[in-house]
Amino acid sequence: MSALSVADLTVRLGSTLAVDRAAFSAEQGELVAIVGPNGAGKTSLVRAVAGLVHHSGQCSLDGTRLEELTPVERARRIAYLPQRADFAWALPVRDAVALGRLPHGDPFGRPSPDDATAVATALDRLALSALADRPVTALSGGERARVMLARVLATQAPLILADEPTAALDPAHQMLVLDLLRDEARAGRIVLAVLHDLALAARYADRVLVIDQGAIVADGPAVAVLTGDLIARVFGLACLFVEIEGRRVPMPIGRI
Ligand SMILES: Nc1ncnc2c1ncn2[C@@H]1O[C@H](COP(=O)(O)OP(=O)(O)OP(=O)(O)O)[C@@H](O)[C@H]1O
Repeated sequence: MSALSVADLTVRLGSTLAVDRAAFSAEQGELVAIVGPNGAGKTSLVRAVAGLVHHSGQCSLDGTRLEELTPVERARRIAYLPQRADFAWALPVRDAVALGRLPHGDPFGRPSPDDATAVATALDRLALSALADRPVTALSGGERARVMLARVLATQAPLILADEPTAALDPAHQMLVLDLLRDEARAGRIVLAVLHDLALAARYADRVLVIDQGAIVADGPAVAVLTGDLIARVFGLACLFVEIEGRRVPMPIGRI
């Protein structure tokens, strides 16, 4: 069973303590939402696990220290979706998604049948097949965000780190993407997703981590974590709760 274990993770950015001794674990099959106010340290935490920012502490996947892997080994194990969906080159959508396959083969070689299948499947799952030949620079912001996520899915890595995967998307595509991420978890991956929408976190996540001022202040099932008290204390929001598909879902109704 694959498992991510994070211990004593600390990130300093200049004079800011962005993440303060974070510790948590996640298991194969879990979709874990990371929530917290702006500046709380969510991106820093995810980037540290991805090995993209200097940190102290340990991150291990299946007992292997991620810090000790080569960049290619790490890229095979971790698929990272950054917060911003920017492409510098006018690559066709299909080729942009195929970048997710780079860790699996010779970057200058021909794509293998597995590569072609992974790319076609990812395009289809993100409803991008009709746009496959379009340059990524000629897409809307939400379409580009879906291309970035298709690239992540094409990687077929056991750990997916998605920083605000729904930020640029309309409500239907937000649900499509969370359905996909939950399916990825159910297929045996570990998925960590930074989300701002507490209702989506409550509906989709198996577990919710709450970060406030660099520290993990709550970790558990959404129903136990996303209480009216916690949301008031951490986010300064009053909520109504509605039940959807058996889950207690917070609906923010105003600032406190
Ligand atoms: N390059 C940097 N240099 C110094 N401080 C930084 C840098 N990047 C981020 N910070 C600070 O680190 C803290 C954590 O930032 P981070 O981006 O991890 O927060 P976040 O929870 O992802 O926020 P948001 O919801 O706004 O994306 C913030 O106080 C931020 O101002």
